Amino acid sequence: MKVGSVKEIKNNEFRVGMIPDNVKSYVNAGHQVYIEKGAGAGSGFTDEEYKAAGATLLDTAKEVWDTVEMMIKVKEPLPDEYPLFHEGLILYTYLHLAADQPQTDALLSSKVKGVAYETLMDRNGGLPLLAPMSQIAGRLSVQEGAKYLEKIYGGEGVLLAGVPGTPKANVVILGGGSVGTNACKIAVGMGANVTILDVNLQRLAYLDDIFGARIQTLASNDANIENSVKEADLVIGSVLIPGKAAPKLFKKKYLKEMRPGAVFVDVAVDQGGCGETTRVTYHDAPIYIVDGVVHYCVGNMPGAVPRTSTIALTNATLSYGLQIANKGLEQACRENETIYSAINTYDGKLTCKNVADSFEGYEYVDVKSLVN
Ligand SMILES: NC(=O)C1=CN([C@@H]2O[C@H](COP(=O)(O)OP(=O)(O)OC[C@H]3O[C@@H](n4cnc5c(N)ncnc54)[C@H](O)[C@@H]3O)[C@@H](O)[C@H]2O)C=CC1
Ligand SMILES: CC(=O)C(=O)O
Repeated sequence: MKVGSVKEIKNNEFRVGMIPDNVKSYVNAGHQVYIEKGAGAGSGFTDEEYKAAGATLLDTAKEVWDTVEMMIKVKEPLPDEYPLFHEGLILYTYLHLAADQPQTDALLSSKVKGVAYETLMDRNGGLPLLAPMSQIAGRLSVQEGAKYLEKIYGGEGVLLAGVPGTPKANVVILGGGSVGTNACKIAVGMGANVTILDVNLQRLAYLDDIFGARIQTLASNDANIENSVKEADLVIGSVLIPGKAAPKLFKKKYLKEMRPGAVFVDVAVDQGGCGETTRVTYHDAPIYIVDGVVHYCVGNMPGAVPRTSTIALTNATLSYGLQIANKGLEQACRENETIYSAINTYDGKLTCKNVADSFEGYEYVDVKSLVN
């Protein structure tokens, strides 16, 4: 199969879909690999390394899009990329369609096979292609939160750990999955008081087992969320219902009850955000303030540490990518049924139920009825 990667065009996005070692794996399996010149530079991978691994370097993204049967990306395509779609193309990347109706329409009308990293669910209910970026974003969320608590950024001027004789900061984490657990690890490590809320009580029991008395776990409901965020210095939004738009748990009315200069980091912004006052921001202007509360809502947080992120992402995506390239998408699904869960669009049909439920008037079609 002809596979390839292009330079990401999202604001300050420096990750890349394939590293030179991945190219070797695809070439050894008999595939042809096409890479846009300079695609890996932001993550520290040179054109010479891609060439030495067996890739053909092309001058423009358009040449790569036009050549390949499977495009291996990182971020969802942006409007400038929609005209480059072609029928039957396998697009293997993050899509986050529930937050992006125009992209959904473009994938459907051009009959692209949209294989979304974030909805691929393994047999244990895990999200193996989302988890590595969630680990990174979770860890970064506390780092960024700590920074924006500084006075010069509009923050309340609080140090997470405090010092002897002063209160520690209160960190409240909404959602205790991969992002939440990694945020918790860093916040506990930095000496903050941490409260973590989830609807999944088994998950809370697991978190209680690992962190013990160093954290407070609470069932996620309106009363517990409101009481916790009122006392919070830093709130981290990290809930997910795979494929669906995020529930708006962090309400506008809470902002006035919080301390001026408290910070809200909404990691779930890529699924539309879990705050009523969330709007997408970018690395070059990551914050805005509503009712005194600093909001950080960057949808590609791991792009800030692209070397680590690219290696972590491609560690996870390579094996599924090879299965798809080696067997074709349809046969790969038949032999490994977990891959069905990643297919969000197929032959002009919307094949992820949670995405279809997020929009008015879109019909869901079971992908198995199309593939088998
Ligand atoms: N902004 C960025 O750069 C990045 C964003 N993300 C996003 O972060 C979000 C979280 O991802 P993961 O932690 O990997 O998901 P996950 O599935 O591991 O965890 C989500 C957790 O939310 C919980 N949850 C669901 N509804 C809830 C509710 N009403 N109240 C409290 N908890 C609730 C679930 O039980 C689960 O434990 C996703 O939207 C993901 O796409 C991930 C990586 C980077
Ligand atoms: C998960 C995601 O969208 C990201 O890492 O940018």
